[in-house]
Amino acid sequence: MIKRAALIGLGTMGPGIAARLSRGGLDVTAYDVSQAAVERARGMLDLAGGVLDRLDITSPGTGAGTVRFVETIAEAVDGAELVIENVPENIDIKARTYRDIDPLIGPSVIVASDTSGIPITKLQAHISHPERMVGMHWSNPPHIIPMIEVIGGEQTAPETVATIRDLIRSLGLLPVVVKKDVPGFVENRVLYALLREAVDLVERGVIEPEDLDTCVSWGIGYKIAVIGPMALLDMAGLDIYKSVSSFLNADLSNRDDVAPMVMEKTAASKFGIKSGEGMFSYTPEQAKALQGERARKLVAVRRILEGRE
Ligand SMILES: NC(=O)C1=CN([C@@H]2O[C@H](COP(=O)(O)OP(=O)(O)OC[C@H]3O[C@@H](n4cnc5c(N)ncnc54)[C@H](O)[C@@H]3O)[C@@H](O)[C@H]2O)C=CC1
Ligand SMILES: Cc1ncc(C(=O)O)c(C(=O)O)c1O
Repeated sequence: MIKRAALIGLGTMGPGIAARLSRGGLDVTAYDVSQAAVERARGMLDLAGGVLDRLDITSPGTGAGTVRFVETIAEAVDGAELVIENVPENIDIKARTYRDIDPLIGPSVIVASDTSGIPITKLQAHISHPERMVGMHWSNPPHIIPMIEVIGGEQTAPETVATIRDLIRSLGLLPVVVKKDVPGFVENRVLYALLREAVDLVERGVIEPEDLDTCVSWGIGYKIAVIGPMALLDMAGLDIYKSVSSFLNADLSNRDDVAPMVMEKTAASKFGIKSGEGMFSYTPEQAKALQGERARKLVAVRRILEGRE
């Protein structure tokens, strides 16, 4: 079983993944090109550790793992059996990172990408042992959400997929193996279908953003956490789904570009919480409070869904 992992990229996702892997007993080295990202990641590790305590996630009998911040990519991958790439969702940046790692690792080291949806087949063109490359798609916040997609590309060896699936299981998490390397895999294909329609409804003035969130969180999200979409079809009745989808599907958004509202906001650097404004506005104090409140609620819901209270 894998005991030493390297995390490359410590932005939104990296620190939570490092915290979860080390709590699972792995020794982790963590590297980012940005010193500011490293400093932020150090702080996030403590916060994530507190959340893992509240989830009662304890280290296995083999003892707690460690997170060691290092200054070069060579130090990060030295001795690692698994390298997890968490750099921005840009194929050129990812390809450059693989080219940097490639001469530093042996042929048995697994290189996993946390890409949100770039096909693994495209990424593995940039590495000399493509059979050891795999998609390992965590969901944000990664120390709290227990499901991780595992995706093999055209050249990924079945044993590589099995090793990552087994690692995820051994950490007490939920691996979902995606059988075809389609863009966005499964989680983001479903999420982005929902987000496209949600943005379209707000943009067309059908509903206010706050009301859209109330509708989706309480009308759909709460229910779907307990009853997945396939089970929901059976609960509603396939006859109902057939009738509604026969007129509704043709009316749903099918835009294949990015919605103007999102283009305008990103052009004005309105990225959301990280910049203080996006769909809503946030002061730094509100952003911090929201992060804590959301973690508390996600922990409480997860404990109930796992039958622990
Ligand atoms: N943000 C999200 O909700 C999720 C993101 N992902 C995916 O995870 C990956 C990372 O996403 P985020 O953490 O959101 O990105 P981010 O932009 O917050 O962080 C990326 C980090 O990579 C660093 N970086 C850039 N080039 C580097 C290099 N050559 N070596 C080392 N570090 C480097 C940057 O300094 C930055 O700190 C992306 O592929 C993204 O699509 C996956 C699941 C959820
Ligand atoms: C908007 C958005 N995009 C991508 C992802 C991802 O899983 O890659 C997420 C997420 O919640 O994890 C997301 O919210």
